[in-house]
Amino acid sequence: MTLSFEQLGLSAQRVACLKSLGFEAPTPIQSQAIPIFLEGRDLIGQAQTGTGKTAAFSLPILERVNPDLKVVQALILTPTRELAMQVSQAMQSFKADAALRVLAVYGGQAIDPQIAQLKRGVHIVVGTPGRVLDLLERQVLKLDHVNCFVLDEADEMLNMGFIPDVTTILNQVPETRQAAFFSATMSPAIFRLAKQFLDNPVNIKVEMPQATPNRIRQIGYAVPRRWSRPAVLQAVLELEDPTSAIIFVQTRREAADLTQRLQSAGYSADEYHGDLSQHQRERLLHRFKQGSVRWVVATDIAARGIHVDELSHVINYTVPDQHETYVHRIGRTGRAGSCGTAISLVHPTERYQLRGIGHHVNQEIQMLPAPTRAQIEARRFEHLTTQIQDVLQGERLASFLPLVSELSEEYDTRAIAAAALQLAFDQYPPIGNQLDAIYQGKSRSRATSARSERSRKSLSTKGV
Ligand SMILES: Nc1ncnc2c1ncn2[C@@H]1O[C@H](COP(=O)(O)OP(=O)(O)OP(=O)(O)O)[C@@H](O)[C@H]1O
Ligand SMILES: [Mg+2]
Repeated sequence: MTLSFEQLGLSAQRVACLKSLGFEAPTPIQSQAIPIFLEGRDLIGQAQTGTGKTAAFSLPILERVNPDLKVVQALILTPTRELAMQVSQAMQSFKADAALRVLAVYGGQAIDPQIAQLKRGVHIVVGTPGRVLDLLERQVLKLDHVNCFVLDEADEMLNMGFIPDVTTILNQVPETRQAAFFSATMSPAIFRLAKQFLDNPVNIKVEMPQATPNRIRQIGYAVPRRWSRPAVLQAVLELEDPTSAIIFVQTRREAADLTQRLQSAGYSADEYHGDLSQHQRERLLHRFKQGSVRWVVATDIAARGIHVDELSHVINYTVPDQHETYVHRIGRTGRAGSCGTAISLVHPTERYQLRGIGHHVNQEIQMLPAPTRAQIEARRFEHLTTQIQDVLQGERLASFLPLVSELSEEYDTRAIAAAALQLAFDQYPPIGNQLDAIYQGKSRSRATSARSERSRKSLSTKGV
């Protein structure tokens, strides 16, 4: 039997607030972590992507904070700015008390307003380590009343080299604090770190956390030797026709180049990576969430924690080197009980790596051949047929009937309809060029192809 939010020890006010957000019952990580957190114990919380870890730590923190004390009582650290923002927004939505102040602090944004807010009194701070340290050095952020501390995406904090910063920050938090680590993936190094930072933690692990949710359909499309990867991507996008997608690439440069290519082919796509200003990043994320941009080409700064409602597809432009990266990237889809598709483009040299990932996530990743021209054409015809059916139901159709009558004096009506369809069909991005690019790629020499594959690999060591 699953317990209700009330039974987990949350206040009636909070439960009502959760109901209004559509949270009827706790997810497994919430059922297990909330009571332990409320007891004041340290914990390590591990559960699959998109299963509600944010609320698992946010709800008990909100219960434990005293709004009458105008001091920072809880600190949550996240590896990226957007995640700090998202976690603080989630907390705002759960807080059910206007007097309670939650503040997100992160770089790339003016520090003065953050300082002003801290001076006015904040109860909970969510931030990235860099900005938190900066505010500590300026002595505007004080942590001597913090009794709850959370590292979200704890393993990524370690991967990104944030641990010295985290140590410095924790040295300013009272020893008696409660602390917790959360992530879908945990490395052995994290458990070593837990020994240093956590006091006899309860280890909560639900639903095979390393595995990927089985609501995600996972497939690979072959990129044949000497074929051009961008052209195969375009063909896959045509065939799959994702309503919304994040296309993960290795470098900022790759993100910019690919975006340009997709935009010039007429697709609704934009880039998202660390070279953009914070304002640009936030604006794009907003447009993407609104649905005014369909596809985002991103580096791994978008791989962790970021939640976009109903994201239909995640695409790995190349197979990621780390299993964890794969798990977090594809976990941007199939969240909160919904379904999704994860696609990887797989060059023969990456087959082995993908098999290893399949083994790790305990799911077979079905391999499909690169889409053919015939498949893409068939898809377009299908698309066109649906559009025609919609138009046939509409009102505007009548205004074109006189034109049909006029033309039918000279031509057969079926021929007129076919001509109109041809015109509509030609509005699609040029399929010929796309596939020609693939076949051109095919005729390139083996040496050129090997060289470009190598230069791609060497690029992959650069920043995101
Ligand atoms: N009990 C619940 N009922 C309904 N929806 C929920 C519940 N808990 C969380 N959600 C929703 O599920 C979505 C995913 O939650 P969240 O971002 O916390 O996942 P996560 O486990 O932190 O994933 P990741 O590992 O990617 O960070 C959010 O939109 C959140 O609002
Ligand atoms: Mg999360």
